[in-house]
Amino acid sequence: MLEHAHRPKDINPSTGYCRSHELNQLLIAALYAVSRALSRSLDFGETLNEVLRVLHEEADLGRGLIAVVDPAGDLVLHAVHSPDGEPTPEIRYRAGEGVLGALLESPRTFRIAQLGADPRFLNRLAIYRAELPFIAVPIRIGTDLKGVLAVQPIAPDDGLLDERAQFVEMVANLVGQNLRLATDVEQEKSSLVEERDSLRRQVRREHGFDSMVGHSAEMRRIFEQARMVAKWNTTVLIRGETGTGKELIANAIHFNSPRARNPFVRLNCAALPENLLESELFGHERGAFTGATDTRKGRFEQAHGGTLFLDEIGEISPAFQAKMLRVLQEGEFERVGGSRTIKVDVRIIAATHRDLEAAVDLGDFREDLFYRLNVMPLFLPPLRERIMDIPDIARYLLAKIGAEQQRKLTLSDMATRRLASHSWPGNVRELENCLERAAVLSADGQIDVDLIQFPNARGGAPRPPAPSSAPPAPGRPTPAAPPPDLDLDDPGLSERERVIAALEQAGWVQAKAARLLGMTPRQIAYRIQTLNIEVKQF
Ligand SMILES: Nc1ncnc2c1ncn2[C@@H]1O[C@H](COP(=O)(O)OP(=O)(O)OP(=O)(O)O)[C@@H](O)[C@H]1O
Repeated sequence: MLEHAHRPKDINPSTGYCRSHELNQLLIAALYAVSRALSRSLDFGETLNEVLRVLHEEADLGRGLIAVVDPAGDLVLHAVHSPDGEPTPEIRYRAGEGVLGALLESPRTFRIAQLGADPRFLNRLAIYRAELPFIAVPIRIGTDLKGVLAVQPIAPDDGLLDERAQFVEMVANLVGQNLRLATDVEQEKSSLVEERDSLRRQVRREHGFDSMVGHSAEMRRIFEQARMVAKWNTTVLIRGETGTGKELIANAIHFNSPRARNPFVRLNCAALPENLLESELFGHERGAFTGATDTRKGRFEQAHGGTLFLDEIGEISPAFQAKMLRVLQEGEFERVGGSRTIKVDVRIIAATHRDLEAAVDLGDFREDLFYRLNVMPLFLPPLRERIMDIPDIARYLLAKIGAEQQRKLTLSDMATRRLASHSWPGNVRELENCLERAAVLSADGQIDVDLIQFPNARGGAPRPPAPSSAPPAPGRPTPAAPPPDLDLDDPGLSERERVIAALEQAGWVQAKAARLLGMTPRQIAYRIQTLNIEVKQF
């Protein structure tokens, strides 16, 4: 950095060394300290203060500031250092205003041998000493001016101002690189925030009330009640036949509640045998049972701060009802195999297609648990009781199916009339399946009455269009044999199809079919009853 012809006065008489060489040694050590300060902290403001402090302690640059160009194009103070340790005042320098304003106007290094003698010196910051030199250098990212680093040496000009200025330029380059990193991180953060917000909006659109169609008085009343209850932590019990939209409304309540940013966790209580249900809900400790190789959080813990949707709550056994009552009352439980009591903050939404009052009368369902759950009941009417909603829901579902198939699907008036005359034992889910089948069978996207079929609910592949086939009598199950090798886990199967397929595979022995489905015999018996399945007798 320094290649000077040494005059006698450049020699330090006490050490015998060249003074610029000595300064150089000092500044290299200072540069090292600055680079360490810059790599230490992630907080940009904190880092800048640290850099100024290091410049004071290691490079004898006792006073200084770092200002950054703001969106308006002014220089705004970000860090100030002086031996008096004053806080950073709120000062901005406009182009042409004082020494810094001059640099903003024409970015270059300023070396001033005596600050007080410079006519541009305004002393607005009131930390500098007029008799000392002053150095101000641009901080750039690429060729763009991003800020200024200005410092004042602690001693009057000793003829080595150029060397010091060169050093300050190096420090400004390092600060510029850090500023670039900090800006990148900020941009990354804000684009992540933007992405998160747009995902939230999408989730609300998909899971909020917008995804539920219905203008009938019954549905309008339900939406109104759901919107009102969404605001509070009140336990909601959603009642209704299978496929009426119980899960959809539970989703909408959660995503319109103050808990929307926290998890929505669902568990179908009928889908698991009791021992699995317990560990699924409450979690388990390592070694709690064979196969429990790790500690696992249950759904209650996963839903902490959010909502737990307990579907088919009417299917749990009396023993399990007692366990459920405790967690609903106290908000606490132990993991399976654990002794530590865990407390959670979870809002409960439960759903059932069962007549729980009758189950309470029969002694199948605990009355105290029923009252715990039934704080805010919502009754979803079956589709056949809100026929006026069918055209709207059908159009909505067709648009959804059309988006998946990437084509426009239309429904003829005759087809709509046929939909309105069906009894829909499987409710909206059945309507959805019916429309999907029709869409698959439609070559040109137009769905006419011949494509609206109600294949017997015994599952199996849809038949090709049969224009002459008359609709079955409303609500009456129609027998037919599904292929015995049907995959019970096939997500395309309706619940009714799945139960029938299992019964078929089990030779219509209900206990066996229940095992295939992971249900209790009691659960499958309820399913057979509520899904209106005609039991084959052999
Ligand atoms: N009002 C509605 N508007 C649009 N789609 C609906 C409506 N109601 C239900 N659906 C759709 O119908 C299907 C079944 O709804 P959902 O799963 O919420 O019913 P469910 O009552 O929870 O059924 P189950 O008791 O069998 O679990 C879903 O695909 C859902 O999106």
